[in-house]
Amino acid sequence: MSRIRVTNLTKRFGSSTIVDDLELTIEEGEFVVLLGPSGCGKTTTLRCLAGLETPEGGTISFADKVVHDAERRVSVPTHKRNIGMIFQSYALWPHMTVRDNIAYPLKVRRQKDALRTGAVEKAAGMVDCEQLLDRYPSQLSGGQQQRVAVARGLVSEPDLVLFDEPLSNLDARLRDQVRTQIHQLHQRLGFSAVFVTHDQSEAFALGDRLAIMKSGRLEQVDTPQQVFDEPSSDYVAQFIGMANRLDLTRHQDGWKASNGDVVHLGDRTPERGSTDTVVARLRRDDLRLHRPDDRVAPGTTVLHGTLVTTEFGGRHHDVLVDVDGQKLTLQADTREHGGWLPKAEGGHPVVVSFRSSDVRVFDAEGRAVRGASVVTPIRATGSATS
Ligand SMILES: Nc1ncnc2c1ncn2[C@@H]1O[C@H](COP(=O)(O)OP(=O)(O)OP(=O)(O)O)[C@@H](O)[C@H]1O
Repeated sequence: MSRIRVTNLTKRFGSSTIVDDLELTIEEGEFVVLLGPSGCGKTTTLRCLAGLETPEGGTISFADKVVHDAERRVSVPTHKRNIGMIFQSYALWPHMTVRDNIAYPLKVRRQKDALRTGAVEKAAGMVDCEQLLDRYPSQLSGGQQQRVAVARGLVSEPDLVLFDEPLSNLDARLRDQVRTQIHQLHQRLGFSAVFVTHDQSEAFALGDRLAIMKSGRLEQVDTPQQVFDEPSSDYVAQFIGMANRLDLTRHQDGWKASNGDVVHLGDRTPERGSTDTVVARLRRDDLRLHRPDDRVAPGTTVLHGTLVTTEFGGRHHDVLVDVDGQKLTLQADTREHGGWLPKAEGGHPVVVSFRSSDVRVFDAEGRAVRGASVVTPIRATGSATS
């Protein structure tokens, strides 16, 4: 295992720059999740690390060994990089048994000792597949195939394990199972990893650090808790589930939504003279629903709107509220609202409240605002604790 360092990585396809001057360090044993929407360049970045793409610019080094340097025309081929790869499509060899699939990386690297001393059986055991060793991939379920692929990715104790959306083809239950298994294996074995996904819950669950990608660049690199608490931009906030957006304007008597309701921004209130319009973001579970005559705790913001739709979800109702054209989504507790909410029709007047401590505020350029400061801690290198 070793520290992986990526500097100024640039990859173009034709005239399009897909990975744009990217900087990232993966500490020894660190699990970094590359998170971003479809097409932002996650897989291309992973393929550059693997040596499956040739970047036009930048360097990649594994510990002291430079495996790619565009300027010096150094490019170590994939099979000499000591990486493990686990793909969305499993990519098992269909004509080989599970045993031969798992053994494949050891054979390619001529690791005869590992083959002799039971590394294949040990890797299969780590993912509960010992009893499947003589089967072919077509005789396995999707979850079993992916577990075999994980065993194959780890068997040679690689410097870096690359995961390209490995859970996407699995149904919800299996996805959770395999995710937990990957998490436990990482805790036990301590391999360095880059895991590509567009699923924020996977990213939060697995990552030591998250690297959030936008158009080939890293927008924020931080621990899951820090990304959750302090998204550095409106783009990140939206991507990690702050689905509710309110456009606010500065007035003499405070920041107001377009319907004239005053919104309390607490210690995120922008300084005088800094900006006159901001975007406030909130999660669904930051918002509470009330009827117009309900009492609301002092100090909370109240927004007057109308009901658009409600959908029964068991313990809660999914509710969509219109506040002067801006749609807010929230979950209303069935035990609190089950009496009146299912009978209320679209257009019914309602009130939504939230605490100022839950609001995140972004300026016109989308940068996080926290009182006097604009927060732009894009920490692309170094460990979470450094
Ligand atoms: N070999 C290629 N030739 C030309 N364009 C490519 C090639 N590979 C990828 N691209 C383009 O690069 C962009 C980024 O693709 P990439 O697969 O890296 O995105 P991604 O973030 O992993 O997306 P997804 O989550 O959908 O897999 C896309 O617009 C894609 O069409």
